[in-house]
Amino acid sequence: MDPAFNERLRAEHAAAWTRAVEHRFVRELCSGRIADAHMARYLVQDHRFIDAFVTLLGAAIASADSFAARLRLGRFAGMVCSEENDYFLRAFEALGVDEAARAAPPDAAPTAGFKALMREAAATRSYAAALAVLNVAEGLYLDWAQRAPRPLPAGFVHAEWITLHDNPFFEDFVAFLRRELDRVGPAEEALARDFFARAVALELAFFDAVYAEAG
Ligand SMILES: Cc1ncc(CN)c(N)n1
Repeated sequence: MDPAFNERLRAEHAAAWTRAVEHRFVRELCSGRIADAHMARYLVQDHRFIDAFVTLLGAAIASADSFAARLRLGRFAGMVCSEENDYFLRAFEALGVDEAARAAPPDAAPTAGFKALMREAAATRSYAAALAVLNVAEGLYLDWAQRAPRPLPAGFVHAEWITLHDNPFFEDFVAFLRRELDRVGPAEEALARDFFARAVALELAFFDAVYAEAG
């Protein structure tokens, strides 16, 4: 157990982490001024991220070393597969993104990279590797969502994406992920550090890709 392990990893990547949580995408989302085309592009890619993310949660459930952790991860996976997935479907409808428009765009490079990283972390069968990626994916989202100015934007597409990442259940889950990484990460330090580093770079690239020229 090293109570500073996850904080140290975050500090090592503070520059990229901060650029991500202060990204143009986050600012425009939180003000409600993001163009529908940008929001739709993000959500189409992110729905594919969620598919691989559920795989990673499954791997974390399978590799966790306690029943208590498995229950916690399982409850969270339940939320992602129900409320969060429902949000995507409602948002696609509100933005006029039909099945064909969801299927047409290829994976952006950061989407493909993230899917590969999550598959790789799952294939290690290491709880520490899964936790390293989960700590970035959920910790970074909690961080930007908690900074969102109030009142939240009026439209549910914007407001709900923020509240899905800033609510007591989610905050509690991120605290659990941090404790778990502090507990099991130090024994597999190099592995955890590598997955953590690559995940932070991909989070930043994922937001950048919203504004990249199509082509
Ligand atoms: C790319 C990415 N990273 C993290 C999250 C938060 N689950 C997300 N929805 N998308």
